[in-house]
Amino acid sequence: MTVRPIAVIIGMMGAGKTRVGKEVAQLMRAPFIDADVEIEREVGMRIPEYFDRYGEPAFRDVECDLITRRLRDFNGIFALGGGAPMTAGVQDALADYIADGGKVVYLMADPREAMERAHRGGGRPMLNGGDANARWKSLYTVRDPVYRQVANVHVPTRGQTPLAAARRMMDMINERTVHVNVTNGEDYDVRIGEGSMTHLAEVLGSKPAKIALIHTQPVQRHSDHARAILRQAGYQVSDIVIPDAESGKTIDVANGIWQRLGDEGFTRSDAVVGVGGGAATDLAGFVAATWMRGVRYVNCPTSLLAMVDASTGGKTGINTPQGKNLVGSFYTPAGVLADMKTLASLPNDIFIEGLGEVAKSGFLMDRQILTILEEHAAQLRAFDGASFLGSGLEDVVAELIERTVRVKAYHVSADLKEAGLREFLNYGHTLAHAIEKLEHFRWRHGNAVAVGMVYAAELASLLGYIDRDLVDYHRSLLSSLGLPISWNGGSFDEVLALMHRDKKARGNKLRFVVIDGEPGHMTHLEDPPADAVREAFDRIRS
Ligand SMILES: NC(=O)c1ccc[n+]([C@@H]2O[C@H](COP(=O)([O-])OP(=O)(O)OC[C@H]3O[C@@H](n4cnc5c(N)ncnc54)[C@H](O)[C@@H]3O)[C@@H](O)[C@H]2O)c1
Ligand SMILES: Nc1ncnc2c1ncn2[C@@H]1O[C@H](COP(=O)(O)OP(=O)(O)O)[C@@H](O)[C@H]1O
Ligand SMILES: O=C(O)C1=C[C@@H](OP(=O)(O)O)[C@@H](O)[C@H](O)C1
Repeated sequence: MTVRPIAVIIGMMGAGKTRVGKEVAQLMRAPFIDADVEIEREVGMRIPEYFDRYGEPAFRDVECDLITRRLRDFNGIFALGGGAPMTAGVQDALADYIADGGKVVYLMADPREAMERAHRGGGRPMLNGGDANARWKSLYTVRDPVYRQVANVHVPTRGQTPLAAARRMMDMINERTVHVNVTNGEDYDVRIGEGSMTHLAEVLGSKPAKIALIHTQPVQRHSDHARAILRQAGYQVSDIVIPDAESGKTIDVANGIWQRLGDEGFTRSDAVVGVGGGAATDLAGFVAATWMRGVRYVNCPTSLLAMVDASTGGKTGINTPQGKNLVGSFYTPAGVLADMKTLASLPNDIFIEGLGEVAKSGFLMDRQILTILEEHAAQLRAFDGASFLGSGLEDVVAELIERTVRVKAYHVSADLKEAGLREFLNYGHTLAHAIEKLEHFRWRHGNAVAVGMVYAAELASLLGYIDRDLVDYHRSLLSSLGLPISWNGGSFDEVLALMHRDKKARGNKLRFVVIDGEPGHMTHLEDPPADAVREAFDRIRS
């Protein structure tokens, strides 16, 4: 079995590859090796002596051979010498490592800081001869672009202590990324981890001068962090607070923002950043989709449901008096930054409703999600933001988020505008939307979806698609997570009328998404018998 390093560190002399690398290794309880030290051990002499005896080309061959071997037999933190990534063979080996899921970290030290440090301890033949700083700078000019190209993780360390830089690097090493393909559009990444919000400038790029930062009051601490990151990167930030939750998804709110963007001279090269739950990211996406017929936007979801569902897939929209999400646009973001630190302030009930969409994705496609939910149900149900970060639950939740986003990414990449496959993401939603409407949106979306999934399972069972055990499993799993599995509001006639207005309905025929046999095998159920539709409804009443 091939062993792979946790991470490989590259960067200029004095960047801190060895010092910070050892700190990261300690934080992650992993071994650390330095390529230069390994080479000296193998060749039996100091590197400057090897340079003098055999020259740089011979050294680079030895270096490439060792690095290639260590990339396949070492499982810790691996720091390379500054010149290593300039060798084609090393570049190929690192590309292969990245393709295998590896993290090549470019430690981006401030040149002034790195130069000062590079002179400590000597032993750097590449700095010999003449003005060492001038030499360093000339190497930096050539190497920086190559480092940026070779690395898939960039960690700026200006002004940071070794420990602070190490903590930042560890967050970036642990970060999870889901790539979303967009047919006829710009692909984007969903970044999931502590501190993911720091990718804002990297995702937005240098074109925008102005950023409309749209957020709600309950996430002020997180939007403050986003604003600081944006301003530090040099953007002009317009801070736009919108009403919380569903009351922010209205045409009046959008109109107020359009007026402000006009007054402040936002052009087509400027951008929008949405910070908050799904309602906020829906509204922010709608504003981005409509301002000048479309400007770039980045979602920074702060609720579990927004992280796993609402922020990805390009459905933007607002509510109208006639119903929810009836006005909007399919308009994909430039990126999604799901910063786990924001979950520290998420209320327990809002976390639990997000589990409804997580469980849905397990039934839809990824049965490992169901297994993880089962194994950690009690911990998940007892979620407490105040003690979440750094707890054992954090890795469990990160895994669930990544897996759920992958399920969504699979469907939206194949069918962005919901012509067919993407409808499977609507499992449990036909009844859920009726419940939300009849409850005047007092019921949380994820909770309604949980009841909706039990209903869909009962309907599938009545028509022979699944057995009773699976229906019972829906109830046991969802209730173990603290999700509702029954609903007593509204009448069947009211519900039936609303289900006929669901967007999946065609003409006067109801359409549902149901499991066909086992979880992971979904099918459309067209125009089911009226008695089954009614009986299934009676079965979700308590
Ligand atoms: N576009 C899509 O594909 C899609 C998919 C699913 C849901 N949605 C939409 O998303 C919305 C539901 O999203 P939601 O469940 O996040 O609801 P929400 O946006 O209403 O947020 C729920 C509550 O939690 C608060 N909150 C969010 N993050 C917080 C944090 N980190 N700390 C403290 N408070 C926080 C919010 O301020 C709000 O009060 C609905 O409008 C739904 O239509 C959209
Ligand atoms: N973030 C930092 N803050 C302060 N000193 C640092 C930092 N990173 C590295 N150093 C110090 O700078 C010198 C060079 O660091 P080192 O890790 O050897 O650089 P590299 O391996 O990238 O050439 C060492 O003395 C190290 O202790
Ligand atoms: O991205 C999508 O297709 C989804 C959009 C939402 O449903 P609606 O479009 O019915 O609001 C969401 O609740 C569902 O989980 C998946």
